[in-house]
Amino acid sequence: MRFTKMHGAGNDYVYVDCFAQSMPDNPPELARVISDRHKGVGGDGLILICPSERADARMRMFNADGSEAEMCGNGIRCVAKYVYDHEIARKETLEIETGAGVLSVGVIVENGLVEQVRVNMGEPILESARIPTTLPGDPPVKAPLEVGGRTLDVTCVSMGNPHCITFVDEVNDEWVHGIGPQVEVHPAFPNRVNAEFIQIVSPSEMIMRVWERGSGETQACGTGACASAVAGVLNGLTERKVLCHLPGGDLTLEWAESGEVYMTGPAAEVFTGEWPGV
Ligand SMILES: N[C@@H](CCC[C@H](N)C(=O)O)C(=O)O
Repeated sequence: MRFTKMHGAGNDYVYVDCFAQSMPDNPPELARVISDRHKGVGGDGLILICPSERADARMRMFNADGSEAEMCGNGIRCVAKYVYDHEIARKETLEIETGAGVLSVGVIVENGLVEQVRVNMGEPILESARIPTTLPGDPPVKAPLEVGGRTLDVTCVSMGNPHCITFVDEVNDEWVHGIGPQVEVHPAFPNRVNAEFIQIVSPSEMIMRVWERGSGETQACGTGACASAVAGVLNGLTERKVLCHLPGGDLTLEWAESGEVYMTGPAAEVFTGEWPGV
């Protein structure tokens, strides 16, 4: 099986072109073994680029533990780059089918190759109402979440996949590695959740680290950055357009007055290879 290693702001996946070859038999198992950074190719998971009846391509995304997620923001930018650069569809606005619907993706091309990608991520779904809350508001912006003997004030936003956002004074390992794994499996989230920790720098800038459902800490999470930008606005902390600094790079997010969230960021191809296991 041929594969391509790609990343978006350091969030790295193994991509398989299912236009050129058949689908792997068991994607969850393949995701587990191929993502292993010591015994596999290494990555945050596996992404299949498949034909679609409704769009230019369909993305299927599997975390490093084999679980399938509805959406991947950094992944969809890389899928768009692959589809354009490899001439599956040479269009500057691509339609990509995901578990969160068909999304419209604009590519920014330099010297014939996609460098940056702007994605219409659709409208966020505000989920805090699912957690018992004592705070007023409809829907509630913040909800208390008991984790490891302390109460976090969290804002929950879905971008097709679920995110639980906590604003902190300083983003550090204690939050990401100490609290993140406990938030991921908290009983309030029967399908588990991605846990974002956000430090506000200014109304137009924030720092984010994430503990991802099914993959642990990653260098960036596109859907998480979008959800956090929405949470920043809802909590009166940020403007509708914000620059998000992540360990692997920067993403620009804009929650437009129309209600849709736009994400702009890089996409890069790193190397290609042949996986003998399939
Ligand atoms: N890193 C991704 C999100 C990947 C899926 C996530 N771990 C989940 O299970 O929902 C992104 O860039 O959005």
